[in-house]
Amino acid sequence: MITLSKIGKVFQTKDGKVTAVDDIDLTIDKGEIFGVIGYSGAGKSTLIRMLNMLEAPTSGNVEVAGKKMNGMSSQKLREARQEIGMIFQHFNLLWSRTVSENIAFPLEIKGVNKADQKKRVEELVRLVGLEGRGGSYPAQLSGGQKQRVGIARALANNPQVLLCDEATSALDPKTTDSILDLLVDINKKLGLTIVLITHEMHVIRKICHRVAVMENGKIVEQGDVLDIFRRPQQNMTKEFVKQVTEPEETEEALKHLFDNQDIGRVLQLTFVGGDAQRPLITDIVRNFDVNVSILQGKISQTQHGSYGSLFVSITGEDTPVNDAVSFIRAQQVEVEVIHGG
Ligand SMILES: Nc1ncnc2c1ncn2[C@@H]1O[C@H](COP(=O)(O)OP(=O)(O)OP(=O)(O)O)[C@@H](O)[C@H]1O
Repeated sequence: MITLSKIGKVFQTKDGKVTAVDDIDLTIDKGEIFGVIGYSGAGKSTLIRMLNMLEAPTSGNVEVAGKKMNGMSSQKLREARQEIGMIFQHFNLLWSRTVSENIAFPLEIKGVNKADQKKRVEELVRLVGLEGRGGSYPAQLSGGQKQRVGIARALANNPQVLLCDEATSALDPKTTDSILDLLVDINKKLGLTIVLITHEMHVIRKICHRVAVMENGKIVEQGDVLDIFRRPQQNMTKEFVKQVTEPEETEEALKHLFDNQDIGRVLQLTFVGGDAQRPLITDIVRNFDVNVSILQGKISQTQHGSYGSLFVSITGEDTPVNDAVSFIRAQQVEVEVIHGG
């Protein structure tokens, strides 16, 4: 659905050249929810804005829904953009227009007649869960409701692709989740391809099928979300994974425990999918002469199954402890010895 080939963007500034996006190749499939994560300045906004030519690339090609986007005439670009909706962190609504009038805006531009506009707006209001609010003005809505208007407006012309530029970054956690649920719902109902950029791994975990990690204008790692959680390769990716699997308190709490001489060996076990339901700890205690204490554990859901992280301490004689660790490794569970190894 989307192919980026050797795409690059260099900005000329008073202080010299800034390479925001550096020679990126990327393919995004039809119907998938693809996330790009990175810290501020990594080049995410520039990358996503090149998908609909809000930002023109300085090198490479962008193809969306079978059309080469760069080098198009402005007339052709206007048509091609009908296939690509976009939502923004600060919603970008027209404040003097009602909810319905905001949603109708792209239909007016396309020249859709009033009766069809009204029908389509009603459908969209229902789709995004804003029944009864069509006559309200943006200032009368909560942040989550404003983003729902943004989504409805972006979908007005039935696009094939929805671009989300930090769409939940201005929202509280509960509202973020309700907007993310809506995006999954739309993806499933309409088969829409969704590309989002974010600095929050929670967003990636909750709704994305695949993810790319960006640093200094480059994609440093990409893959299925569950695989990335299970085996992050780059340090940057590990940091992002930790955002959801290891709250800061865990690190603090574990550090305190390490001061205790009897803590034994502390392991972080990572389970994926069906593994998360297996009675691994029971098996260890039954088969080896060791004691196991569970220090902390968490199971999270991704679009492709569950993902769990468990911190345990194992105490006992060296040999049975070593055997127990080898046993865990043989069960396809990722094991990291974080203390006492
Ligand atoms: N219009 C511009 N002119 C000059 N430099 C720019 C411009 N837009 C972005 N940059 C630079 O390009 C780099 C990437 O910026 P970009 O906004 O794409 O990153 P980002 O990952 O989206 O970060 P943020 O979330 O903070 O926006 C930064 O160094 C930024 O300063």
